[in-house]
Amino acid sequence: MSGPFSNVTDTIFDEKQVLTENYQPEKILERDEEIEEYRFALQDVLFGRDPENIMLYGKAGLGKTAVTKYMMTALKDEVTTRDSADELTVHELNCNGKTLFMVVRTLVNDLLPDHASPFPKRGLGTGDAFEELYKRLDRVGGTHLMVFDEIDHLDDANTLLYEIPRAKSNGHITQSKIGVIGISNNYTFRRSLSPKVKDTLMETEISFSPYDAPELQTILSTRAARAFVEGACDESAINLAAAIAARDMGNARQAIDLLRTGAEAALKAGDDCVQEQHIKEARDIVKRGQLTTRIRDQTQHAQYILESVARLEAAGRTPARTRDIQHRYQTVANSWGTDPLTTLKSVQDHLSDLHMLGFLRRSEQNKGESGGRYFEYQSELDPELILDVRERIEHGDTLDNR
Ligand SMILES: Nc1ncnc2c1ncn2[C@@H]1O[C@H](COP(=O)(O)OP(=O)(O)OP(=O)(O)O)[C@@H](O)[C@H]1O
Repeated sequence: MSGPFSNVTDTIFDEKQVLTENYQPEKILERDEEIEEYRFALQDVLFGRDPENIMLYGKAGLGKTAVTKYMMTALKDEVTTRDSADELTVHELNCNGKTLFMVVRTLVNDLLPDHASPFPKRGLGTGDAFEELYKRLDRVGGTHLMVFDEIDHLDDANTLLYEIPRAKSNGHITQSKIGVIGISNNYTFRRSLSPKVKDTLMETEISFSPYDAPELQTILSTRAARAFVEGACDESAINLAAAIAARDMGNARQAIDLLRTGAEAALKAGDDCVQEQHIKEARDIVKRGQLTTRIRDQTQHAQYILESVARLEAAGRTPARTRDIQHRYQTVANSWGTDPLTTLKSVQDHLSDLHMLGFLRRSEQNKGESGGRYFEYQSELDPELILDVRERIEHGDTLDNR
């Protein structure tokens, strides 16, 4: 009997998972200098000395997490072969959305023996959690590296970065050694630390710079060799994905996303080779996904006003004055079953915000001596794209392809 899946074939993907976010590459490419700095900063661990603290800086998708995972695995392997090294425990935590208490509590729970009851969520304070952490560290002993990803998102990074690196000199631990590895997208993070922390946190800083197109090509080709069936991906497709991502932010995640989305587009179209046209399609899909997110982040009425400008633009009636936009907005709001805001001022405020956010272009007009000054607006983005995205948002269609 034939069912909906009986004719499914995949002539494109082989190991598709190598193009997904949670795949950890065994080999890190094009990051030799950063790896060298990292190795140097970590090597004390091999000799049973106190580890250095390390801060990694760099924008999204530049390999900070991938390189850190790679280095931690390599260090753990090496430690087992060296008599001079203490036993090594690596704690990895993402600080996004966490409080200091949650972070310290997680570390404590990490160090508890199997079946022990976890540190209570309520009733005790951060000071108690730190006390328990020090007790646990000394009981387990050895060297502990604590990796704090997105450390700039932590509500109280100052206390964490004061307490942990000083645990030994303040006499809180005697049987164990700790090193902190902080990862941040935000170069100004260090400046936000208190002088007390800056003075005492002796650390190595490693900064990750954007990948250029040839570097991204190398990363993509290596992934493609495993991800695709032989002959199912054109080199020109890889080069285009690398070029687009390099021109944007030099982000490897974006380059990999483009290649995967392009390959999915090829598969959907029934083509058996990923080519430039599929990457272009992927770029539009990704762009549309990002725009959907940006538009969805606006308030309901701001979205109606944006849609109104797009409708006027599609009808060739822009640049438009505030009053004309307000008229159109009243129709648009009603069409979505909502009462429009009534004052001209509220429409003006939304237009001004949308201009500041880069959705609208604004030009100032002077109408002779009597008419005074006024603004005209038009869309910064393709109006058809905005209308399409708006339609999808209203109909609950998700196209989040970030
Ligand atoms: N040099 C590289 N070699 C192989 N793969 C890489 C390299 N750099 C990045 N990648 C891949 O690109 C993606 C993004 O990298 P990663 O998560 O390490 O970036 P990040 O700098 O930590 O970014 P974020 O701050 O957004 O977390 C991952 O899938 C990773 O495996």
